[in-house]
Amino acid sequence: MLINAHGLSKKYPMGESEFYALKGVDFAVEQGEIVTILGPSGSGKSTLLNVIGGIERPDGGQLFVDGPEISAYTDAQLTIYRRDKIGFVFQFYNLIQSLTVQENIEAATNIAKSPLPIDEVMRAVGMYDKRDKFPSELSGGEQQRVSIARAVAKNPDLLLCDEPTGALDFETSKEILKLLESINKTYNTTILIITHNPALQAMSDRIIRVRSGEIVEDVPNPNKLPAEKVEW
Ligand SMILES: Nc1ncnc2c1ncn2[C@@H]1O[C@H](COP(=O)(O)OP(=O)(O)OP(=O)(O)O)[C@@H](O)[C@H]1O
Repeated sequence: MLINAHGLSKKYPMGESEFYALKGVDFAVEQGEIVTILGPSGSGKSTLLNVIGGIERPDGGQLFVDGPEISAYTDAQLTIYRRDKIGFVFQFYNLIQSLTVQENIEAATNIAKSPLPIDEVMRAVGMYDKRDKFPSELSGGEQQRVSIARAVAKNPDLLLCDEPTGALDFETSKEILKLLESINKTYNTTILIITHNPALQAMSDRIIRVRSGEIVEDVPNPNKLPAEKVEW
């Protein structure tokens, strides 16, 4: 079991009172799974991803990742955890505009514990020929490829994707989904994808549905399709 969560909660201050963005969720994710987390806006998807990724701290419950209890980590331990174990992919890429493709990826691998060879990863995402370009010279789909390369080159156990196709058209989205699928196969990377797009569940091993800070459904997908066949 890679992720094991028991009664995870997260609250934010709201005026005089508190608002629970996560209300004691339980779930587990196996090594190598692709898991899609679906739910309406404000349901707690990003909060859940941020807690798993060590960006936010839960206020209650326990979170175990690859053995240790992350929810008991100090800030310094969480920083090392994020650096060594987690790759993040965001909707709007978050690349450093003044760095080339290769330099953006190097910025992540320079501080990683056991990075993958940069050339291999740039080839894997189809960006080797454009390694000297700057983000402003790339399409949205290409920028997302670089952001995936940056996350994967660290050789993370867990790739956390927050609406990775949210800013892309259908064809480009499909290319990105195929790329995530091939990363999952090549490196056995566990991938969690949060999305509004129900089409992504077709290529997942497991689907988790979140509503008002609670998990309302957590089911395997016995009819998993290759990303190529995903339609929406
Ligand atoms: N830093 C914060 N301070 C206060 N409230 C917050 C904070 N972050 C999130 N929230 C609230 O927690 C709830 C869950 O937010 P979250 O971003 O996790 O939802 P989401 O499902 O990812 O939404 P979306 O699909 O719109 O991104 C929302 O009501 C949001 O306003």
